[in-house]
Amino acid sequence: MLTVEGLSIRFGGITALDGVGFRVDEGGLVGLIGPNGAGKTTLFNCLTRRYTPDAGRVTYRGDDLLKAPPHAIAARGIARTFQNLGLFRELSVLDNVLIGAHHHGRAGFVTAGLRLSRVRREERRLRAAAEELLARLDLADLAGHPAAGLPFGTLKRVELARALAARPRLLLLDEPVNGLSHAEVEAFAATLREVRRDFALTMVVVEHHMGFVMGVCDRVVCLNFGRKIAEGAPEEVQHDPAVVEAYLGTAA
Ligand SMILES: Nc1ncnc2c1ncn2[C@@H]1O[C@H](COP(=O)(O)OP(=O)(O)OP(=O)(O)O)[C@@H](O)[C@H]1O
Repeated sequence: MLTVEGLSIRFGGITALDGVGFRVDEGGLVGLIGPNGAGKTTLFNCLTRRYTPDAGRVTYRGDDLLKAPPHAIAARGIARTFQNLGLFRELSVLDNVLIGAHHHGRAGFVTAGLRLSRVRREERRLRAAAEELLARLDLADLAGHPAAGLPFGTLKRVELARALAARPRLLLLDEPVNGLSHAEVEAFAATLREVRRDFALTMVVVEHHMGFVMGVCDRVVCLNFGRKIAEGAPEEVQHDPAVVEAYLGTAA
């Protein structure tokens, strides 16, 4: 279970998060919604230790995450995707996915430097796992293609594959369907349901696309100006007057 309690962070005069708390049960899928600037990405950045909050507590499976150094987050079974894609454009699709898997490599620098047979075996194991993941996400034909030049919808799937290569238990997705066509959103939702089931994932998904949020999430948390303004079942939150007002206020 992921538990977030009283999370607060300020940047100069801006309060990006103000006492935010919620829980994600093991195997649960929580949608994090809210207008632009509500604090959603900042929350992810606190969970993955990119930012250190001014106050609050984050525990995952009983572990105090705020005490973990940023580089130890992946080893705790947590992976994320990025709104603007965390891919290396010049590298192939397969190499991007292998980078996502690298923390699983057990060989240290010295043995890696000596190219011992164990290292080569491990490389083969990681490569086979990455290729299997690409096949699952319909990306096998593109394994050798550089990320640069691929359509945006495909890159979003590569980004998902890169995060899954770390074999996370907790997956944080930042706007995974932003910029996708209607058909691509449907396909991504179907893929996400499958990988959620097959990899027994717990997930938090930041997304503005309401149809997607309603279709894949069990629960929804809505932030506005760094505060939690609603939490509950998707339809409940969608029709919550405070949520409607927060979104209308943005559109006006
Ligand atoms: N490193 C930073 N330095 C200064 N201000 C920041 C920093 N990171 C976030 N902020 C501010 O914190 C607030 C919350 O931003 P955040 O990106 O978390 O919102 P968001 O809900 O993810 O928005 P969007 O939907 O547009 O991605 C914004 O006012 C933003 O400008």
